[in-house]
This record gives sequence, structure tokens and C-alpha cells, in this order.
Amino acid sequence: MRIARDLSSLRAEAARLGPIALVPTMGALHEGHLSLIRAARREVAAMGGAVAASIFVNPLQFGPNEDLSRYPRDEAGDLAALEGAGCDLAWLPSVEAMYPPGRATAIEVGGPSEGWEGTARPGHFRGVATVCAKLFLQTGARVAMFGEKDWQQLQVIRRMVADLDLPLRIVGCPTVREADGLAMSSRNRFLSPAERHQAARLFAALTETATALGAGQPAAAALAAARARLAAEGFGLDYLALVEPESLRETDSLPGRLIAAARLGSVRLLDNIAAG
Ligand SMILES: Nc1ncnc2c1ncn2[C@@H]1O[C@H](COP(=O)(O)OP(=O)(O)OP(=O)(O)O)[C@@H](O)[C@H]1O
Ligand SMILES: CC(C)(CO)[C@@H](O)C(=O)[O-]
Ligand code: BAL
Repeated sequence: MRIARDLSSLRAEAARLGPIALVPTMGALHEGHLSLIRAARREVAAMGGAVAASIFVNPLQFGPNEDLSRYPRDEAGDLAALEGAGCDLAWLPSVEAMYPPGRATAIEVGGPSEGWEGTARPGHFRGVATVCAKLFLQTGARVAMFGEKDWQQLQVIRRMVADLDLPLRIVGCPTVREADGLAMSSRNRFLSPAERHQAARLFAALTETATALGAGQPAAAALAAARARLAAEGFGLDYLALVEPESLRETDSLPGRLIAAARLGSVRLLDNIAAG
């Protein structure tokens, strides 16, 4: 696996490797990320070229009181995991390489950015969209893989790519879960053993709600019951909602996407599933 840390070596490697399937990450890699690398390998098997992954903890998508400084970092472990999963090129820019002094441009996506994570984390999607546009242009990727775990992010990236006519395809990949259903996430390591046990209840609540909706229970009642259960179980619930899958507008009709964000101790868990 080749490693690039500045833009000129990245461009030289990308030119040599041919069409790129890109997996953008913030590192601290787990099986969820590696499933995206394997999906990228399948894309490369069809189109030729190579798999690239970026590791960049993007300061632009963190709010002033968020966990940028404690975001987990493990460069050596990540590089070994990427190589083992079949990645050909790792792109590890420094903050200075990504954002040289004088930077004055950002990408603002409306529509699916509004509400939910967009409300809980003001400016978050501006940071995500800006760094993803840069990663796409830096690597010249033909295709990029994103996890469904971050459902709203996936819709924001699809909207941006469509609106800006960016010349790549976005592929959404299913959420990889622990045996008890908890969606894998780099931040899960900060859960205490008791919180880790409790955390699986979020996915359970989503599946119970999807079942109730599928059985014909009105959305307002099914959602209210699930919110009350989660609060009683000790979650700090930011939202649990039924939305139109692409626009992220709240809805009460199926098919939809159930999305949730809930705090447990110092960790904010995100999850979502299809409903209907
Ligand atoms: N469990 C998972 N299954 C599938 N894809 C995932 C999973 N977790 C993360 N991803 C995807 O990996 C990519 C990089 O995500 P990121 O590096 O933020 O990992 P993360 O584990 O989600 O960390 P965080 O703690 O920031 O949520 C994103 O496209 C994300 O949706
Ligand atoms: C897409 C991403 C790598 C952009 O920094 C990040 O938001 C993430 O890891 O999901
Ligand atoms: N997985 C989304 C990246 C973030 O939490 O900032």
C-alpha cells in the first residue's frame, strides 16, 4: 500500500494507479470502515484502477464544544488494517495541507442538511461537504463509498454531487453492527461496560418502532412510545423521527427511514433503519 501525505504525491500516485474508488474516513478504523474498503474493491474489480482511503479528522465539521481533541487516533493500527483489507493508497493529509492559510471557500448544502444532525451540530454539514468535495477533487475519484450508519450525511453528499455535477458515483453501504445490534462506531470505545450494554437498546427501539409502524400503528403513537422508553432507560434523546429517506423531511407515511441520535454518558450514538 502506498501512503501519500501531501497533494503532489497523492496526485502522482493517483495518476499511476488509474480510476480510484475512494473511502473517506476519520480513522480509528473498525469493521464498518473495512466493509467500505471491501465494497470499494468490488467496484475496482468491475472498473479497474485502485482503492484509496483517506484518514483525516476534519476540524471544520466539529463545533467549538465538540470532541475534536479527544477524537480517537491510531495511525499505525489504521494503516495495517487498510493494507489487510486491500487498500492500495492511503491519503493522510495534515490540517495545513488540507486547509492552507487564507482559505475562504466552503460548500453549503441546503435540503437534506436541514434539521436533525444539522440542528444538533450547527456547521457540521458545511464542514463535511467542504472536505468531501476536496477529497473527491484531490483524488479524482470515480466512485466513493459512504456508510448508511450516517444516513443524513449520505443524503447530503448525494445532493452535493448531483447539484455540483461532480463526476463520481456515490455508493451507500449497509451499517455493520455488533452481535447485539449496536452500530459500530469509533466513539463506542468511550462507553463504560454498563453503557455499552445499554447502547444496544437504541437499535432495539428502532426495530420495535419499525415493526409497530409496519403493523399499522400511527407514526405519532409509535414514536412517542419509543421516545418514552428510551428516556426511561437513561438515554438523552436528541431525536427519534420518521423521515422521507432522501429529503430527510419528517413524515408520517411509509416507506420512510427511522433516524435517531441519543446520548449515553459522554457518547452520542447515531443509528437508522428502513421502515415500511
Ligand atoms: N458501522 C458502520 N457500518 C458501515 N459504515 C460505517 C460504520 N461506521 C462508520 N461507517 C462509515 O465510515 C465512514 C467514515 O466514518 P467515521 O470515520 O466517522 O467512522 P465512525 O465510526 O462513524 O466514527 P464516529 O465515531 O465519528 O461516528 C462514513 O462513511 C461512515 O458512515
Ligand atoms: C465523510 C467524513 C470522512 C468527512 O470528514 C466523515 O464525516 C465521516 O467519517 O463520516
Ligand atoms: N461519522 C460522522 C463524523 C462525525 O461525527 O463528525
